[in-house]
Amino acid sequence: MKLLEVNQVSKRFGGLTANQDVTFSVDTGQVVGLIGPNGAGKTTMFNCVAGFFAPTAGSILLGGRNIAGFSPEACARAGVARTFQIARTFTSMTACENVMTAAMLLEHNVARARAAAMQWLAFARLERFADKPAGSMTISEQRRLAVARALAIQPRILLMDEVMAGLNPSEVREAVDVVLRIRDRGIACLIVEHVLEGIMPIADKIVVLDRGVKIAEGTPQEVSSDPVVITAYLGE
Ligand SMILES: Nc1ncnc2c1ncn2[C@@H]1O[C@H](COP(=O)(O)OP(=O)(O)OP(=O)(O)O)[C@@H](O)[C@H]1O
Repeated sequence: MKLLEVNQVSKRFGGLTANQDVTFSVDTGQVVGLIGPNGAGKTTMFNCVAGFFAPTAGSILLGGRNIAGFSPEACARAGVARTFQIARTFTSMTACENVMTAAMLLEHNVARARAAAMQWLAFARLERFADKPAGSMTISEQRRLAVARALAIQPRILLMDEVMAGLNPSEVREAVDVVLRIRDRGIACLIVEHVLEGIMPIADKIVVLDRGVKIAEGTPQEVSSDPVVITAYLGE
């Protein structure tokens, strides 16, 4: 069943077209990778889906309801959660408090919000940091903390922006493991990723953007052997 439908979405900044007539969909519980060279328009598309930008044209349906132009808060309440390229954790707050900031969107009782936050910390294998400041955690751990915080709003889809960038191979494996367990819970994942060896083995589908336009869509095998995609990556 289609959960997210991006239809003919364009986003212009003055004379610059960051996204042009982009169409793709994400099914319930699917892992979809959004890839493309630098400046392809991946983050702009994320920002449109998560309510940080209103698209210049097109519609974005979540469960059949058009959320294009919604505020980030309204998108979050509709079921869209996101993480950022740089994990924006609150470094002086504890890991548990970080997740509670999101849990309290749904649960106003502090004790119950704390209990929910602890469950998401455990899910991200970060319980040991519950009472430690987020600033004391490694980059990899802070990225997982940002994922735990995003999950605490109980989204239908999680948008992850480069969760694997700069990680060592064992940290990439941990990040992949978290994505697979999110999918096992029936939550869809739309992932912008430069680390192709991280995303290719786990994605059900890959959407490729180049210079704002969708140039390919298909299984990881299909897109990685597509001459148009190879040319875009090699810059020929
Ligand atoms: N707020 C903005 N105002 C003006 N131009 C912008 C804005 N955000 C992005 N752009 C431009 O839109 C284009 C697409 O940028 P975007 O960040 O979406 O690409 P990307 O595929 O995420 O790139 P990268 O892989 O380098 O993060 C770029 O030319 C960028 O300079």
